Amino acid sequence: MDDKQLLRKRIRGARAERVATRTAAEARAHAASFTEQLTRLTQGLGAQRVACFVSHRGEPDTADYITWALDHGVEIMLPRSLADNTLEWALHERGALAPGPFGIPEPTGPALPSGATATADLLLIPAAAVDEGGWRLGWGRGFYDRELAALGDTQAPASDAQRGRPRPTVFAVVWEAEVVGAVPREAHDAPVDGVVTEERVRHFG
Ligand SMILES: Nc1nc2c(c(=O)[nH]1)N(C=O)[C@@H](CNc1ccc(C(=O)N[C@@H](CCC(=O)O)C(=O)O)cc1)CN2
Ligand SMILES: Nc1ncnc2c1ncn2[C@@H]1O[C@H](COP(=O)(O)OP(=O)(O)OP(=O)(O)O)[C@@H](O)[C@H]1O
Repeated sequence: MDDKQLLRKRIRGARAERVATRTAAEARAHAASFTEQLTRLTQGLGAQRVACFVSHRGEPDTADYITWALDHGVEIMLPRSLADNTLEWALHERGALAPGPFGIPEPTGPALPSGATATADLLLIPAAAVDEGGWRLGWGRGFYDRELAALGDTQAPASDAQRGRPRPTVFAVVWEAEVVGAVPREAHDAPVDGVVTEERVRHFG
């Protein structure tokens, strides 16, 4: 196993342990903490359109945040995993979710045109770990590294959809224990602008 696989394994184990040992009240408190931090970030940025994810298996719980967003007129885009390890996106409508290829709930609505995340104000993305420099370790298929590479940078719009818009702000959502000193890094890894945990929102320089 390489360094990335070892760190993923450790984090997968810690998440499973948390799910197995916490009480229902603790799970509700964890969910409420993530909702509070995610809501604070969204309001702070004034984000009107957010690309998010539907949590599964020990991930930070985004369900109440997604409900809050719809209740407050914030559009939510959700991903569907494609066989070539890229994501397509659909606007979320309340209740319109069905399990995808990995058992993760996915939106059932029509796919948005490619490059859709460039039209979001904020991307909230899953991760296994994030380090103090903003480098992110994902779950090993490169879905989000490809997504962030397609977003490009502020200098050159990566797509027609992005032209004339600022690059969306990108935050990873992880447990506080998953913010580490340094994650193993490769050339294709894309950094994030910040990280949201159950305790706080950090913006990286
Ligand atoms: N809630 C949620 N939705 C998400 C993601 C996520 O991390 N969380 N994704 C984030 O990418 C995408 C799905 N990505 C996945 C990435 C890896 C594996 C997986 O089975 N990984 C293996 C190890 C790697 C491999 O098999 O090549 C494993 O964990 O055992 C599954 C889904 C899109 N939607
Ligand atoms: N921009 C990219 N274009 C093409 N292939 C890529 C790109 N980014 C990553 N990959 C490939 O995806 C695979 C997984 O990469 P890596 O282990 O860094 O994923 P990860 O960061 O854990 O996952 P994710 O990006 O989904 O969070 C590798 O084979 C890598 O070469």
